[in-house]
Amino acid sequence: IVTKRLLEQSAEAEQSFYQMEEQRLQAEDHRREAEHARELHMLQVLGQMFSSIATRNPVATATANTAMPPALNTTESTMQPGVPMSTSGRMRHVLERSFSLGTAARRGMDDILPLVKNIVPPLTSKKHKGQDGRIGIIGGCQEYTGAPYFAAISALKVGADLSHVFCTKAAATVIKSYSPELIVHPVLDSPNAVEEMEKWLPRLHCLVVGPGLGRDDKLLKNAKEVIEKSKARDIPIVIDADGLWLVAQQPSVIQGYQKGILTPNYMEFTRLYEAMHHEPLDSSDHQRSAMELSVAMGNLTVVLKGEEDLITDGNKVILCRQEGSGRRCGGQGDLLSGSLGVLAHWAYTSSADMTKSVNPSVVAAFGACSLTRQCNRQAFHKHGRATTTTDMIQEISSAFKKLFES
Ligand SMILES: NC(=O)C1=CN([C@@H]2O[C@H](COP(=O)(O)OP(=O)(O)OC[C@H]3O[C@@H](n4cnc5c(N)ncnc54)[C@H](O)[C@@H]3O)[C@@H](O)[C@H]2O)[C@@H](O)CC1
Ligand SMILES: Nc1ncnc2c1ncn2[C@@H]1O[C@H](COP(=O)(O)OP(=O)(O)OP(=O)(O)O)[C@@H](O)[C@H]1O
Repeated sequence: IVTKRLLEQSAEAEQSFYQMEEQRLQAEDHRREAEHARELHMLQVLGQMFSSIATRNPVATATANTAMPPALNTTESTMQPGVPMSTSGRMRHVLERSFSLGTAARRGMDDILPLVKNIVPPLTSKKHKGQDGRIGIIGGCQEYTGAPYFAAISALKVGADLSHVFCTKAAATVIKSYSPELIVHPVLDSPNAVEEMEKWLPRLHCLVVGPGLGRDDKLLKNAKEVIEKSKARDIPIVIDADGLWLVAQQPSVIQGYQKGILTPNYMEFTRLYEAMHHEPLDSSDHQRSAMELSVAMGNLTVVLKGEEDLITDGNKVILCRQEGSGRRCGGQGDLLSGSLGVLAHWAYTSSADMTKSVNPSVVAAFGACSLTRQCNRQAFHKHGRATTTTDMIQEISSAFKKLFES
């Protein structure tokens, strides 16, 4: 009886710890939003000062116009979420982003990139560990230990404060040995896996499901249940790799969840499309197919990776054509999904002013695609054909600065 009472007391103490922790996190989020708003105000004041100086100087005016982009066209579709449709007869918005060094690059600065810059949180001495993001990766099994590592370390290097990996017991020691910076939980195949993972959810800002998850039914079932619990907490959920295999089998796991982001490569996309539409994919029009998939999934954001990355929430399509290289090695998609986890958290905790009311998932996805491709480009410049994902991860710092902090 004494042991039982002790156990009950410890469960109550744990419960109240999580409640307090959650309240504290919410307060932090509010503080950060207010900080962002103050910064925006200062920037606006500076902008006004700059343009009043510029009006008196025509040369400066021209510069100011290229530096201060016009608002994006965010025309909304009249389609209802969750209703499959044909895109014919519907106005499609295609915003193109080109980073080649010609005049097109300047034009590209007018669209999503400034919004990505806006969501990057300032580094100040007022913050404590955890405020810039605690990201959870669900994946890592006997066969695949690299993928969850790549995703988790990328999240840290992009700027998350803490990166957790929830993997199988066999994968855990291996992943820990790659990096002391990751927090690794060997729980994904444990008998009480869902409870083990659920207790961490109040501390996580975003979940990335799939890198190195494998296709074992038990692991997929556990991942599915954690996705359900995370939806109830309203956190962004990025689904990649084998997580997309799960979605193709059971779309309802994420269908209609507005903070869900799918990041398929072409094969994964084909599987998802055919599962949703019960007909072969028409490979002649990727933009249309991606929009159709997004709408069928309830206007989730879909990132179709390839020669150009295609990002859509079913309302419009944005292309990321950041120059990469011809080198394709395993793990590049994991860099993307880990980075996207952090950026999605930042985008969803930024005010609507910061994202100019553009879908935060789309802003985050554009940031992650641009960053991955820029890392690929820089790594290829140094290592050529020998470029690996590890080389790309080493470029995250300078690629991030170049794209989002200059
Ligand atoms: N080091 C690691 O641990 C790595 C593990 N990975 C994991 O491996 C698991 C399986 O991932 P896969 O990507 O192999 O998935 P699949 O087993 O579905 O294989 C997809 C296949 O499609 C091919 N493909 C990709 N893009 C294509 C295109 N545009 N046209 C034609 N074929 C195309 C690929 O070569 C691959 O053979 C996932 O859990 C993933 O996370 C990968 O992330 C790679 C790195
Ligand atoms: N042909 C291409 N040209 C330039 N960049 C590309 C090309 N194909 C893919 N990429 C870029 O590589 C990154 C990863 O895409 P990829 O298709 O390799 O994902 P993946 O197959 O899911 O990766 P992983 O090996 O991690 O599972 C994306 O940022 C994408 O933009």
